[in-house]
Amino acid sequence: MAEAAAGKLVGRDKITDATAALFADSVKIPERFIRTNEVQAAGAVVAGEDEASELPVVDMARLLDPELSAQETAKLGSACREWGFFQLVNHGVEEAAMQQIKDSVAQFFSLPLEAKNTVAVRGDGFEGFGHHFSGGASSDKLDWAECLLLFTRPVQARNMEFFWPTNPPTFRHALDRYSVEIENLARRLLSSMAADLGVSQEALLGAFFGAGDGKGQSVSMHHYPPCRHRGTVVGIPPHTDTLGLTLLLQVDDTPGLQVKRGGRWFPVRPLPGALVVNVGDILDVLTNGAYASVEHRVVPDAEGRRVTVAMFHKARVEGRVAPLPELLRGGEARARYRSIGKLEYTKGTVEAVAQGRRFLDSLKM
Ligand SMILES: O=C(O)CCC(=O)C(=O)O
Ligand SMILES: [Fe+2]
Repeated sequence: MAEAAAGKLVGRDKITDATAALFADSVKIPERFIRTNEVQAAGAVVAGEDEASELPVVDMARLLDPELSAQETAKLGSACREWGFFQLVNHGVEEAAMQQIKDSVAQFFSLPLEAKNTVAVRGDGFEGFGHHFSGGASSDKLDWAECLLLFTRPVQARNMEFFWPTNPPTFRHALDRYSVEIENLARRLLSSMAADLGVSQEALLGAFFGAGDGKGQSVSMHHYPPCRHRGTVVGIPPHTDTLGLTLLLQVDDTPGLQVKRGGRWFPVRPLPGALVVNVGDILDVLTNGAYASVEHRVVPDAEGRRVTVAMFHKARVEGRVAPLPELLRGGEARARYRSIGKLEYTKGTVEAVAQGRRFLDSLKM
């Protein structure tokens, strides 16, 4: 879900003992978690094994190889245009950094509730351990998940005092290291995206990482416990990511993520060692609609827990959410989204999430 700042409109309560007990033993599901209609009404799940139903796979090593780069860049571009999602292999993230974040996050979620609640959400705040954002006024339902949300970059945005766990002891170091690795990988990917889009690297990378306020990286760590009544609960409801670029690490091989395409849900089969990358709303706007920010959801597994680490990157064009000027060629090309100030964007997004709307739709021209 990502964006949102503190806001009364959007629920994000502390996890209680009752919820924790329920997650540990899902024999009888209370009404607040039962969402069978939602799961079914949202569209059919594609069950086929054929290749056409698979998310595209992009190979970072090929993107960086001068001989293979052009072909792989085209593949990357088509994945971003048609699916808004792909699995990234040979991404070059240091193996040890990857293992350490996986272990640390898995250990955090295995702690007793009391320990996890030492970094619980506070008041109407955005960061910390707790439930997902729920649909505020429009729904009192809860997701079958627990989540730890933190700001990771810039480093000054980190709230070590209240929200960065010290248990397990490896956690802080692991997240710091992983956040650098992922930012570097995001830079490499965005360079290839710039080549595909025909814009300068300075323009696209500048929007994400150039000097200026309002940019940065945040992380949502999710734990979806198994639920033996699969199909009656929702791990995370259908949504698009409201920031720019998301890189998702699946700590275990448990499936659950589904991506919407042509009105149907395509389950993502985790490839060993791969990261899942997706286009968020801001990248959709930056590219003037060329890249698609696509709906996805998580349906918990009947047997295995699913733990994930989603890292989000914000982007701005001179403090605004707007199509890249290079793509509009000085007004020659039609803008498909109106430009909006960053604060207005954040506020609009929070309100829309609370009302179960998609803010991006209101920016379309
Ligand atoms: O946990 C997952 O597989 C997906 C998480 C997600 O969509 C999000 O954090 O926005
Ligand atoms: Fe998401």
